[in-house]
Amino acid sequence: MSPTPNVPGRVLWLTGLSGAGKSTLASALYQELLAAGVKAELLDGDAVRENLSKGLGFSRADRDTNVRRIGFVAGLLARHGVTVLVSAISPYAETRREVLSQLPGAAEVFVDAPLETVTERDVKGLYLKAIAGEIAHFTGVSDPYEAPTQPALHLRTDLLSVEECLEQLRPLAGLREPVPA
Ligand SMILES: Nc1ncnc2c1ncn2[C@@H]1O[C@H](COP(=O)(O)OS(=O)(=O)O)[C@@H](OP(=O)(O)O)[C@H]1O
Ligand SMILES: Nc1ncnc2c1ncn2[C@@H]1O[C@H](COP(=O)(O)OP(=O)(O)O)[C@@H](O)[C@H]1O
Repeated sequence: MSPTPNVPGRVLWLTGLSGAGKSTLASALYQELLAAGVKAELLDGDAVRENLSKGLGFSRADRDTNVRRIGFVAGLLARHGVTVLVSAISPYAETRREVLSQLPGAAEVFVDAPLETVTERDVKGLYLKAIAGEIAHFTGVSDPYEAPTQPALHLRTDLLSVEECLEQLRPLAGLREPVPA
């Protein structure tokens, strides 16, 4: 059995509204980490909800359960030296604080774009439906999003390009420069 490495992996926890850019940035960074030969994993909200959190809804209790599950898995991976990228709305400040406090050295990244921007992007067509009242408890429209007050990184994705955001994310993930995929 191989021993647990002394150095735990980094955890970057990307939080923000749907459509803010969490998945875009996390998956680009993930590809760079893999190309650089870094052991990395991506825990993306959508994929987690299809598997680990299948059946959970969007009540506060279910979102908190989802976020705690992601935190638990992130902790297991990080303990074994894996760099973990989390991409989940994770809307409640207190729950993020609780989960991140159990992940040594985890960095909270606020992926931020105003509601007008994410509504315009409407990547999945969900804002239109939420505004029309067809989806209840939709974050930012009919459900709360509690923005981080002291994130390790605050990225305004309506003002910065994907590459500009990646420039700021790389050092947090332990990368010094862009890595061609
Ligand atoms: N009611 C409601 N509110 C917010 N989001 C909704 C909702 N219903 C479905 N979706 C879709 O689910 C994705 C969010 O899942 P998460 O696991 O990241 O959410 S949470 O952290 O548990 O709050 C989110 O994905 P992203 O767009 O990638 O953020 C949405 O596509
Ligand atoms: N600086 C940026 N960072 C991330 N995404 C951006 C940025 N600028 C524009 N976008 C676009 O915004 C959308 C974000 O969608 P997505 O990554 O699925 O958001 P989320 O995972 O937060 O729901 C994508 O279409 C992406 O191309």
